[in-house]
Amino acid sequence: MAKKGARDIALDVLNRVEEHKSYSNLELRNVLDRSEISAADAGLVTELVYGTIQRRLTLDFVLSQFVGGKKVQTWVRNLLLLSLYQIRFLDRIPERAAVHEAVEIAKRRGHQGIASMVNGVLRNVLRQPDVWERLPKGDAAGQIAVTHSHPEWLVRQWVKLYGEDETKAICEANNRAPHTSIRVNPMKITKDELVTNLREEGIDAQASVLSDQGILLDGGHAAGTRWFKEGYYTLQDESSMLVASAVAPEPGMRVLDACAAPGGKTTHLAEKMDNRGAIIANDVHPHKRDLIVSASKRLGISIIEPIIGDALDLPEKGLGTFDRVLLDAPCTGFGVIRRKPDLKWNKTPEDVRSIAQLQYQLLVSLSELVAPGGTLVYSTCTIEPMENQDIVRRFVDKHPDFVLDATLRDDLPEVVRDMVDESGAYVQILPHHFDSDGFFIARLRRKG
Ligand SMILES: C[S@@+](CC[C@H](N)C(=O)[O-])C[C@H]1O[C@@H](n2cnc3c(N)ncnc32)[C@H](O)[C@@H]1O
Repeated sequence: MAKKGARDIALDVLNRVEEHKSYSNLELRNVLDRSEISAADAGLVTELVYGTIQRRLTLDFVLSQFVGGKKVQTWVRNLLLLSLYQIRFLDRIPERAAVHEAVEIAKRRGHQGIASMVNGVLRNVLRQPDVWERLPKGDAAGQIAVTHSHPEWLVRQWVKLYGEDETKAICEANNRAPHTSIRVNPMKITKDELVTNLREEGIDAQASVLSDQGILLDGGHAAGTRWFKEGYYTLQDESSMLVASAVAPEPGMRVLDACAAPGGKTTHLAEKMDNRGAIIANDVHPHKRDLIVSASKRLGISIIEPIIGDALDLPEKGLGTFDRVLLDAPCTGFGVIRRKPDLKWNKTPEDVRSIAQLQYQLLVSLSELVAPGGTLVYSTCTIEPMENQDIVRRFVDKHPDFVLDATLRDDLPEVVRDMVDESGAYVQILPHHFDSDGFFIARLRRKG
């Protein structure tokens, strides 16, 4: 049998995601591991799968104008969406090539009748380029949802919270490819030295404005360099680097990172502590422990002790109290949609409510472990107030021994300070602010 091409493989992945209701990154990994394709083709498969999922609502809206109410088999529909994605969003693929490939796949997987239908629909779309500018009937929220391909319930919620313009900006940022950013390990090298070294190897590297340890890379396989392997840096989003700045640990302190895996922030805390003191890194999933261990080893960190457990039960484990407690909570992840486009389609309003309950319970439990005068940092990679500001306000209202720490501002970089709310204690970064992940960070202090 002839080897499958990139579009065929991408179609397999899209079909499996739909049939198994699974995540595309897992299906992609499964399929790519088993196929013998070049790195360039693997890149194209990934782009086709993520792109088609990312733009699904826009593509569906256009397709519906050509197939109307006709019943179309799942694989044929996915083939049409995949081809429309190439026609509209991939400049480097000629439109004729996208149509030709789709027709060949339809012949191989189905029969001549399906191939003719696919050919007819795609050629009709090509004849009417204005179809991409058409808007659905209805209000602005419904139109933003279709134009920028986000679920309508989410867009409605954002329009209420952030207004139409900001919602559009959020959706546009979610549809842009993320930068690659890395965090220098100051225990091994300075940021300037690392930038110079990377440039000498032909990798374009620029200092981040969001973090004093952050560097933005353009191109290059960041996890493949010898600098990475030897522990000179960690791959991490720039917004996520702000969390360790908010925790502001000092060498010699006792720190608890309650939801720590894979250890991106734990290792950052250890670097800030110059590998002096003690960090307990807890996570509920045993299989993730190794990720923390191997990251620590690679970076030359020895003060992290990984433990496994439900963070809700940590107060009963006799761990004592901590100068700093970080709850980087499980969340809906709506700040990282550009990295995980499936998220926006899979999560429901009910998910937001139930995760918010867990987040509040986690915060209450962990607060018991904060030493008098110590700080408790709560962070998420979502932009839902129900998971963010509401949790923190409710907690402070019911726990008079904790106050919002108005000095958070001072520990954040200049460019973020104006974005801290009037209490001075929390900040919501939206994805379009810096083209980085959407993050929420709050700092609370236990009265001394
Ligand atoms: C946002 S991720 C943490 C990312 C991590 N802090 C980092 O920077 O690499 C949330 C983590 O919480 C863990 N988790 C979820 N529920 C938990 C619970 N009840 N107790 C402890 N960990 C939990 C998940 O396994 C996941 O690794």
